[in-house]
Amino acid sequence: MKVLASDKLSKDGIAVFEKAGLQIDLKTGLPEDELVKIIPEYDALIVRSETKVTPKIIKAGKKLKIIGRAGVGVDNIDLPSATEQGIIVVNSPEGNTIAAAEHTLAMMLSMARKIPQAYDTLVKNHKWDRSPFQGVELYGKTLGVVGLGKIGSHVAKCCLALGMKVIAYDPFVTKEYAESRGIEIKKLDEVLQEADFLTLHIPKTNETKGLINREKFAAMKKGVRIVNCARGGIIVEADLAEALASGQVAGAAIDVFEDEKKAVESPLLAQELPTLVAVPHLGASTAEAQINVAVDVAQQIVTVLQGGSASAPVNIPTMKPALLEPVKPYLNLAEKMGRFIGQVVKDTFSEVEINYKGEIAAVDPSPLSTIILKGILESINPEGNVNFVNAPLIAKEKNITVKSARTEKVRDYANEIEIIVNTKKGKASICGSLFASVGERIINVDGFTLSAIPEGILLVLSHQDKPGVVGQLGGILGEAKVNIAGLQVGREKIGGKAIMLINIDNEIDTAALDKISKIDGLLDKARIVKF
Ligand SMILES: NC(=O)C1=CN([C@@H]2O[C@H](COP(=O)(O)OP(=O)(O)OC[C@H]3O[C@@H](n4cnc5c(N)ncnc54)[C@H](O)[C@@H]3O)[C@@H](O)[C@H]2O)C=CC1
Ligand SMILES: O=C(O)CCC(=O)C(=O)O
Repeated sequence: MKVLASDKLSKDGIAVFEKAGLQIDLKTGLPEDELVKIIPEYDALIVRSETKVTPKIIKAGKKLKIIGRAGVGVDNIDLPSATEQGIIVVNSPEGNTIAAAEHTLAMMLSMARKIPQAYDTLVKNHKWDRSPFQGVELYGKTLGVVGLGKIGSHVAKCCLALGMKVIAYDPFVTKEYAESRGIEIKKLDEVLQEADFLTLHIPKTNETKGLINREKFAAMKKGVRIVNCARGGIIVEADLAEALASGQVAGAAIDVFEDEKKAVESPLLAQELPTLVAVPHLGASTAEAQINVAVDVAQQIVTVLQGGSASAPVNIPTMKPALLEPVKPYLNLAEKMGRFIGQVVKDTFSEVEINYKGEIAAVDPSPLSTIILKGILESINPEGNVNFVNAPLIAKEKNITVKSARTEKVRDYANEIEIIVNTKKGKASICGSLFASVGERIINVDGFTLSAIPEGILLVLSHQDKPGVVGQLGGILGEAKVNIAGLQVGREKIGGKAIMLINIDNEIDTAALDKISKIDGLLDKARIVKF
């Protein structure tokens, strides 16, 4: 297995790969075309914020299984392309929280006290001049925080300690969470109007791109000071330059730019703006944070490449470890049942109904639904490279919806997973259960009760319950040198319709399968399920 680090990575992160016996190549600063050329040989890619992981790079990554972002923001990774290709994207949600929050404070204080400007005058220009550098205090001022997540909350805590009043806008945070931390939740307009200092800690998304623009600056208090240590492009740079030039905004402390490769061409740097403090995206640049994020993401990559699950997946929310843990015992059963349906039902269907019964109903079964879907889809299209990441997307593309229901009521078993699909020919269903003593069992197929082991190769026959069917079947299998490992029959009544599940030890050829389909009493073609 080979891992490519296309941005600078701490040596502690590199050591994690080496310890796991994975080859790690450090090749930084490569343009897109070069990355496209070399990515096909890699199983994993690890980046910081410099590499733009474009659809072209992802598409070329034929062996790629995981992309790790040694940091928080994943806006430099094309998530839809990764998801479509079944590539898991992970990040380090907490590794640089403190670094980014402390950097925000450093930027805020530098801006308030004009430290960079005074430094330039004295150290660079050798001028002793104090008068242009009178600043303002933070004490007693109102701080508006947009985005009260991990970084925003830590900044708020520190600013409260500095004697500021803190108000915040975050539609996903409860009033109780904020109030318990001494922060008042307000509407965005109110925060913008009331803040003396405004700090942004939101991700860059389609919704937040250009959020702070000319119209918003006009609505702010005259003389407001703004910090952006979140993402470039959340503030419209030309509009901020204009607001700084006019004095509507008295100061801006900017860590991040819309196009960081061309930051010097930004309207903010293209003109003299004495109230601007700017640095080249240093929020996470501390020794501690770089070790944290690199080790965190490297460990996740190693775990995933070794078949485990990531602790911070970004593009597969239903596979979060906390959700996965309670349903772990049922994962195999669920996947096998999906495979059964995918191979047995030959007609098209547009809805999969899943019923979770008994003790499984007590936990969130959503990861099981994804695994069932994966089992179904990979059976329908074995060449389709279906995995946990892209299964929901492929289902959506195929117009297959998944409906699930939970009931703690059960009749005979402690737990049951039932899958039902409706096709033009009628309803097909399977029900499975996990037994503490004997393990996984198929307990019902199309309404017929039985107890079959979902393992190896299963021959599925729909037939009339009458003498001779099993005898003829035994003859054909014997002739084809196929050994029977187990046989289960479920029937509605004596002489009625029945279903037979036969575990066989070796592959059966098409000629033998055709003969079986012609057995007197068979109601449908013989079908094979491979688990
Ligand atoms: N400058 C730097 O070096 C660094 C920058 N960052 C940036 O900071 C951002 C925040 O990081 P964390 O606090 O760790 O993330 P987080 O996920 O803990 O917090 C983000 C918060 O923003 C809120 N939010 C989302 N959309 C919003 C909207 N439209 N309006 C208001 N609030 C909204 C969320 O509810 C959440 O509470 C990251 O997305 C990343 O872009 C993160 C680390 C370092
Ligand atoms: O990798 C870096 O230095 C930038 C960190 C960052 O912006 C993030 O974690 O979102």
